[in-house]
Amino acid sequence: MDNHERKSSSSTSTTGSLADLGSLASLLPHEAMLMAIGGGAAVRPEGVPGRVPVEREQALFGELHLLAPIGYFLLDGDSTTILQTNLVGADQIGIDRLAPDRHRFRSFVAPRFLGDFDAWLARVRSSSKPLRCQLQLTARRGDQGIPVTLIGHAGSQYLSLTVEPAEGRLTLVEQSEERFRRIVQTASEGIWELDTSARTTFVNPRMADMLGYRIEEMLEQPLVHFMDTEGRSILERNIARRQQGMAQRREFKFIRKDGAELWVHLASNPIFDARGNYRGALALASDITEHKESADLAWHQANFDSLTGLPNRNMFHDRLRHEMRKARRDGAFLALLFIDLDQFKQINDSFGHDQGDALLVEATRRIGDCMRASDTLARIGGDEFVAILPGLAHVQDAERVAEDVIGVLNRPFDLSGQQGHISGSVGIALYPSDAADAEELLRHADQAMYAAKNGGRNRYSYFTPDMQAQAQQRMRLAADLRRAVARQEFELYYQPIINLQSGVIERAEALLRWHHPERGLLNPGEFIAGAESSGVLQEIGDWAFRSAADQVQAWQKELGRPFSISINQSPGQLRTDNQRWQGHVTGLALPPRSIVIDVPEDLLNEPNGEALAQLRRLRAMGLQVALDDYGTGHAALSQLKKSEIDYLKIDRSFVSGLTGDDGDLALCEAIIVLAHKLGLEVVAEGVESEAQLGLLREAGCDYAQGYVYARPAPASELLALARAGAVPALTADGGVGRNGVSAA
Ligand SMILES: Nc1nc2c(ncn2[C@@H]2O[C@H](COP(=O)(O)OP(=O)(O)OP(=O)(O)O)[C@@H](O)[C@H]2O)c(=O)[nH]1
Repeated sequence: MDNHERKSSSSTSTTGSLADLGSLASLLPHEAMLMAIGGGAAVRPEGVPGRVPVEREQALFGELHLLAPIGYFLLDGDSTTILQTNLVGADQIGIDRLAPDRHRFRSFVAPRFLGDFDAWLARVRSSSKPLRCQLQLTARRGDQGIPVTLIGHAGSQYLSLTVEPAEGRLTLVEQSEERFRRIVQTASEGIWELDTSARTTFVNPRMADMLGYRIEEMLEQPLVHFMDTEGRSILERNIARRQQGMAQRREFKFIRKDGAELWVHLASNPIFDARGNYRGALALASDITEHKESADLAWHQANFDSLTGLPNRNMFHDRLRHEMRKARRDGAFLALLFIDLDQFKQINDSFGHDQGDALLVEATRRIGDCMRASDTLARIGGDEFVAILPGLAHVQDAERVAEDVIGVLNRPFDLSGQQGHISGSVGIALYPSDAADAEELLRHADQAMYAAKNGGRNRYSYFTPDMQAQAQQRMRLAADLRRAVARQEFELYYQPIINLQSGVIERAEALLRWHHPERGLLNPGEFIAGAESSGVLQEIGDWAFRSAADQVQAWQKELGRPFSISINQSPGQLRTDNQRWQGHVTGLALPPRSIVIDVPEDLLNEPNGEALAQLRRLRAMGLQVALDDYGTGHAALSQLKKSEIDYLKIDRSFVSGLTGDDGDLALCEAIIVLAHKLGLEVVAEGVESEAQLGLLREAGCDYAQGYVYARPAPASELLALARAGAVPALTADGGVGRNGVSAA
């Protein structure tokens, strides 16, 4: 056994070059060859530290015996009945390998050598070592004997025998090689051999044919040459695994020479040399393109709606569960929109089913346009669609999508030259607040959609009453704001800003007020967020800017001296394109520095700097910039230096603590010194007492505004104050009336 194993295993360790099937193929009988390349046998030489388990190793040796180019026999120790033999052995004596036990080995010994054989056998039986003997075997009675060398080794019951032709060994190898060449050339499977860099060293005609190349065109080409990008990345991982000695079986997509896809099932095996070094891989490829295409088609049919191409209910459920898992993991929330077309039946009835279909397709396109790439839109019934909106920052984002969907469905549909009109009802349910699982979430979104239908259709509805109430409030506010713009219900109030050295009003801050028909006069805090979420803010912002600019020009004329105005801008307002203001300022022939844009401190920290870029553009137009509520945000000092700022406005919270808190005084002094060093002027906000004024003046503050001088008031009142010249401070409690400014 030892001899066999050593011979077999070393002779079957392939060298990696199969360009002419010279090494592996020439050594392996066809049956075993197919087992090796198709069956995942990594042919690893003896002595290589094993990843191959013991049972597998035994199986491998079994295969090696089977493949060995010498005869191998296992005999009954007494009778010499043949219990097992390999392919070459069966060939040598002309028996059926699978039914060897009908024969005794002794009957194949040429008669004139029987004496030698028996004597040698007796010695083998009593020896612990393998023993040799030269004699001749005859396959059939009357055949000429073939000279062979027998090597026999006795075990406890059995006797193992190798039969090596004394001459003609080469012929056997050649026969074996020829047999393989035939198999490989005519195989209906593709055979592909690669070297260590995954370059093609051999392909059989079938493999070349599958890919539409000639064999010569494929040789030397790397495997990736026949793949697309996706395949390449899978392959790179695979090659790494193969180098670790792992057999691989998987489906691969190749690209044929004519550009068509070729799907193959590839069973690939690493090849190692006698020292255990990786030398490449041998792969067996079966064309599964047809099967794949029909499987893909079946999968597509099972998961997608054939009319619209959208995911169907099946796929929708998968995606919803996936997105819900993700939301749970990320601690995020998602919204599910249930969209049902209103009175769609009438379209079918009036225009016919085909036109109904056309409308569904167009509705799909329009609804899809309202979604982000990360959203999923699915059709789960006749005129029922659902949209999964993951990763939302605000509930209002879902609401906005619902509004957009309703909006696009309201537009007329062209149905072969005629106009069709429909609308949509949308139900919104949120995860995790409205449901624990996917089924419940869908049910709740469906119920919300019915609430929208019952509410009169062409609208959206939330699942929970609270959310619904809040949404209705937001909707009311948005509608009110739109109406307010049209009806000019906004007014700018002005609070004077006084030069602390001269006591003269040099500037004023414009503050937006809304004369709400029912709720009275509203401050910005009560409606700006609503204006931003309902998209009215830009319109209001534009109006405020123009009004303030008009106003300051009028005052400059009236007063006959420079006067400037501060206008508050939120980052949201600044992000919109404000280049159009330039035309207005130029049209007024107003010195641009008469307008100061007040921006919150945190704007300087915006990561993408979009609003900051807009701010720079405004400054380039000649407008000035003030950093509002300074000290409450997180602007780094370095940002202050870099940013193009003209004024710092000290937040009222520091000013109010000035008289009682040494820390606040120190802070105000520090801000003033810092600002002056950076070439900025300082405005103190919310000054309410003469004591605060005194300290600010002493600290070198440039400007002040606050109740100590005047509350925000309509434009006419500010003009009266400005005309009066130096403004005296009011009483310490900030009482009003001395200078005629009424509380606003
Ligand atoms: N053209 C067309 N019609 C379909 C398809 N699938 C379902 N329908 C029709 O769509 C209509 C759906 O009607 P419903 O949702 O019950 O009612 P509706 O007319 O939309 O009225 P409301 O939903 O109550 O506003 C039915 O008339 C179905 O026959 C389809 O694939 N193509």
